[in-house]
Amino acid sequence: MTTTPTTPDLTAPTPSLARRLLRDPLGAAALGFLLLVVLAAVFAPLLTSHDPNEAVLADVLAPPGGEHLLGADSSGRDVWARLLYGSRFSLLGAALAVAFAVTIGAVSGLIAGYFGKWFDELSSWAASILMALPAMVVLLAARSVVGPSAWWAMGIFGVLLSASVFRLVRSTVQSVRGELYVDAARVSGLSDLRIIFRHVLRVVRAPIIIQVASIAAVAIAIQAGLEVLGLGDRTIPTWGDMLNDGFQKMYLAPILLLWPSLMIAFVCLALSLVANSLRDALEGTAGAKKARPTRVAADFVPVTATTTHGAVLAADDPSVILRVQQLRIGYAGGTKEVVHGISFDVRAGEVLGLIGESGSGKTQTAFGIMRLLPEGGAIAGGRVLWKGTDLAGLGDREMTAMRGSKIAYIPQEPMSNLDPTFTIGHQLIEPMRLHLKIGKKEARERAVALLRRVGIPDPARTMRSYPHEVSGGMAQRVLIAGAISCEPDLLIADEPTTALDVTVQAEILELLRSLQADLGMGMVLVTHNFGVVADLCDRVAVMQEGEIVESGDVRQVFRDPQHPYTRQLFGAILSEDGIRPTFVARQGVPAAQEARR
Ligand SMILES: Nc1ncnc2c1ncn2[C@@H]1O[C@H](COP(=O)(O)OP(=O)(O)OP(=O)(O)O)[C@@H](O)[C@H]1O
Repeated sequence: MTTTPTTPDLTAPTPSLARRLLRDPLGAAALGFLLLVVLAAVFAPLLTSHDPNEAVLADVLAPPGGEHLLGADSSGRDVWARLLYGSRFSLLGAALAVAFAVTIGAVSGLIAGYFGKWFDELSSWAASILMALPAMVVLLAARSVVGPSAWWAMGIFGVLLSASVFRLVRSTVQSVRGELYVDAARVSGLSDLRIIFRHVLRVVRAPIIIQVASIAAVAIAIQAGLEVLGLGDRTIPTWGDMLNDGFQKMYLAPILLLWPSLMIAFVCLALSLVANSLRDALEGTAGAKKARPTRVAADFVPVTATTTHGAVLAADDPSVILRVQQLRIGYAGGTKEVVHGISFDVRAGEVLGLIGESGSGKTQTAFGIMRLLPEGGAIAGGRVLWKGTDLAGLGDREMTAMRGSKIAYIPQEPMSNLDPTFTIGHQLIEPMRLHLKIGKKEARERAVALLRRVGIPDPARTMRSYPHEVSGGMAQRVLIAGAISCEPDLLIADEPTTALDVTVQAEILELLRSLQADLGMGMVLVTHNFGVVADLCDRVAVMQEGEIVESGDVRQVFRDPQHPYTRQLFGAILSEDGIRPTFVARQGVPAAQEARR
């Protein structure tokens, strides 16, 4: 099965966030209304000449019209003035509750979701307690301690609501933390802080926006509820206090209930509508449609070879850049071992093929080298030496700097390893600026040149594209460009063609081969296809069930495979119809390797 590359029209410019927001008529109307309310609150003194607290006995319960636009309340205070000044407190009170809830909830949720461990347990426990507390009872208890201060009430309410923000953010971050593009960002050497700000925050912002709107609406309602119960601060005009007055004079002047009720209802509704359309507008940026290539079996791809053939390494060879010694990788506290003491070397400019069937431990080995094992995984024994330095001895910061700049990685699935919320240009530029300490302009020029080098026909356009706007083959080219962007000494390519269709596989392998030859990088090529090993590799290590069962010079292993499993892998290629006639004809010597000699 093959994948049809998608070629959407990229010429149409992406509209700005404000434009997308205004495209939704309901959202635009709601935003306009909220802006009017805010402006009315700010410019209240210009919109009325009445003091909202001035009581005029002669005007008690005066009907709308005349001197009082909306009438006067039971104390003879101007309703229009109280409505205007009341919006100040209602909005500021809601903002205070939102600020507390979001600051505490989002920050702790981010840390707990991303880093987990003891902080996650502690904060989840605290959030459960906060959620179990009845908000109204807590507010009443707080009032008896701090008095009828509405500001205190809103602050405390914000703290109580922070638990729901915490839970939302924590679960969203946990789900995005496992995404391949977050792993890819880690592999490219970005620090956790940068990943959180650049990749994770963009995903959690939409749910946070919706949550902010509902917190603000609930805060306005709770605040009004406290005032209606007569538990608020009577010295400041509020919509709740107006409601309280309205309830008391419900039979004499029911219209007094109307104005604050309408304001509360419309503001809450507008908040929700604006949040919805803002969320939709932001999601639009993310490019919701992700075109994933179909996963197909890797196949033999005949390409012409140019790499020089490597010899078997001596134990103290100074040209060795990576030495893996007796590496063991385990899960579940070491009870499940998936790599059982493997050893191999990679020399500068050499291509090592790591071959084996699915589940033999190839990817775990690659992750172990980069110290990026999934949660629960750990190096249970052995050493990974980089130019003589044990990588286990490096601090997190040094290891982060190492990834991307010295050791780069190309993943199996290109689409999942690109962040759908950023343009391709952005994702290429960022690691270069970080590792090469160059300016944006220079990084952009380098990125365009790199895209051209990896065979992208219109680099400028691709720079502006989002991942869903390019085909699987192009996405893999982009990742290759990113991997070589900081001129690494070693490139680990983990089945880089598995997710691509056969014709694209050939092009990508050809590209990798020519890049490796041009840049003189060492390369570990993870594959389950001996044809690929024959075409690209100088040496090969055959993995079975977490062990290397045979390794050596590719020609030697092809001519005279020693282990039954290696012969079995050969058998798998040779039995494939129409594949590799030249390979068969030369008594098991790969055609490409022959061509090199
Ligand atoms: N997160 C994990 N927890 C526990 N075991 C795991 C985990 N990830 C992988 N493994 C186990 O490690 C072993 C090796 O997996 P690995 O992904 O390295 O295989 P592979 O040779 O790369 O296969 P493939 O070609 O399918 O990617 C498998 O048995 C797998 O079940």
